Amino acid sequence: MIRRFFSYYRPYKGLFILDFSCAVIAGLLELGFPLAVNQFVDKLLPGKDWALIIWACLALLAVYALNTGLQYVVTYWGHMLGINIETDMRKKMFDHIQKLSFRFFDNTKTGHLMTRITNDLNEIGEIAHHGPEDVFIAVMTLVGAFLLMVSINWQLALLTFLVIPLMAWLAMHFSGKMTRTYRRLFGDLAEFNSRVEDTVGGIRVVKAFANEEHEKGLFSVNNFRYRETKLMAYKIMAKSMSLTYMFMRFVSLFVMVCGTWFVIHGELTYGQFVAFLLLTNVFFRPIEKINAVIESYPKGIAGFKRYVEILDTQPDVTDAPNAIEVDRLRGNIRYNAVSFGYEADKNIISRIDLSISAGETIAFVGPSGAGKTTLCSLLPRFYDCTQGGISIDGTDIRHMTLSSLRRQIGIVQQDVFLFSGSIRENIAYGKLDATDEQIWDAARRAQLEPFIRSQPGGMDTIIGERGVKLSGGQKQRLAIARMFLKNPPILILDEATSALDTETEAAIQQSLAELSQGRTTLVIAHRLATIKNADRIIVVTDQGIAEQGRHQELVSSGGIYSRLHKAQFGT
Ligand SMILES: Nc1ncnc2c1ncn2[C@@H]1O[C@H](COP(=O)(O)OP(=O)(O)OP(=O)(O)O)[C@@H](O)[C@H]1O
Repeated sequence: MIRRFFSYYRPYKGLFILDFSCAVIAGLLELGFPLAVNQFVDKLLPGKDWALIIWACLALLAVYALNTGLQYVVTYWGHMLGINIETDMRKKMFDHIQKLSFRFFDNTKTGHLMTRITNDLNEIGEIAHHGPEDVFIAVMTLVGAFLLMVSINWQLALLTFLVIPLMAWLAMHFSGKMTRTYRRLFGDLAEFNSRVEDTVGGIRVVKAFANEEHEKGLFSVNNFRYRETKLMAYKIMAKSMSLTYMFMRFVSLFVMVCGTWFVIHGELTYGQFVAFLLLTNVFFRPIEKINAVIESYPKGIAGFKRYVEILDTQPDVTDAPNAIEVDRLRGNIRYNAVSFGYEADKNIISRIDLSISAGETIAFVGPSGAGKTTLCSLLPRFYDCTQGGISIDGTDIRHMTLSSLRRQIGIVQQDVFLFSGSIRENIAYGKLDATDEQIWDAARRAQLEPFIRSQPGGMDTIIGERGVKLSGGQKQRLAIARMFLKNPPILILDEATSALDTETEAAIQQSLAELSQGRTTLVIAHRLATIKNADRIIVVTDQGIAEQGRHQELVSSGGIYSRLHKAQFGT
């Protein structure tokens, strides 16, 4: 874990060396100050040589000025080092999340991921900056102060050193407890964020069911649990800090009493006594620093462990080592004895064989939950089949790179997802480098132009989170426009026109028919009226493919399709 943590310093070696050296020099200067006081009291004061005293003061002033500069570097550049590392970690995590497969997202709450990428890494920057530096300087200052104390009076020095084993015991005792508590705290915070995300995301459902009180109750439970864990962390911190304070003050008092005894018996000069007391403070300061590191360390390490958990999660759908980048495919699709299940021991699809010719329009119909959507989501490799394989134009899709495969396939989903932004940005998502003209053309073909022109902001109208300011039909048309722009050889239309009124639907059907020209199109539909003209209709049940043929053939065959047809049209 520690080696992994330090690997993030690699790109910032220069910054680290600068910050570290400045911090070490500043630490050494701090150490020298009590010695200067010792000389001042024992040598300069009795000599009463004002010129020398002024020179000494000027020298001290120069040292202070140097120290001020060093402090600036340590505070600014040192924190820059920490922030750079924190930023790199966030980037690495975000990049990794982009690589993870659908299965991961199926089982992970958005709020949990948000917490990991935001809150959990908050302390890392501080640890990255202060951790190694503070510990090194603290140890250096401790050893330096101890040696100087020994040079003044070894008996007193040994008494002061008594505090070290006590502190080490305290640190060990509390740091494990703190790490565990912070891990729990981050878990609670993730739950808490998920709750907020769920309630705010589903606020329309909450209000429609008038379930605000129920949501408040659930929120309070999470809120209270978070409070309890946080209080537990503070309790541990309070115990650790007060015990440290007590031990340090106790030893300090002891040193003062013993030091007075040594002065009275002539074994210590006044100057040495003052220097010793100052050194005691120098000696205690690093202990306080180490204590501070010990306090923030569990937070950082708990966050880092949760971060590493995500980085260690491997995507289950990846590019094969020798995967090829495919250019525009023609779209001959073949499902070859394909089986798949979301859970290991439960197949949703079993040994499906299916050939689709380039340019053909295939419609999947069948009872809800039979696996129509699942069958289609195996094509862009959202999931990999557990047995069998799928090929396009004779090449197994697992031998193509994921990005080049997915560029070939356009999907308009049942539940359209739009990004909060403008209409333009959402359409252009289909082709990030699209020109204005291409975007307008796509909008026109998706029958979206009149709506866009009627908006005061035109193409730049902001559509709200997930397109909340648009009607269901407008959202659907926007998603279709995106597809016109992407212009893939293979299309998957999952109830693409379900949210449109009859008139617009007819218009869009026309546009889709135009878009389908020369492309392989897989339509998942429940309303049979929309697929009458499909080249082939495939009836999927949980037993597999039950029937296939053209609309008229299936209606007259008296099978499942004809029953569905009767149920929908009554004839
Ligand atoms: N991500 C998932 N994780 C686990 N099970 C899933 C997942 N998605 C779907 N399922 C299950 O797989 C089965 C098939 O679902 P699928 O969405 O493919 O059916 P469908 O035929 O398209 O249904 P509908 O017509 O209602 O959309 C269902 O029993 C469903 O509960």
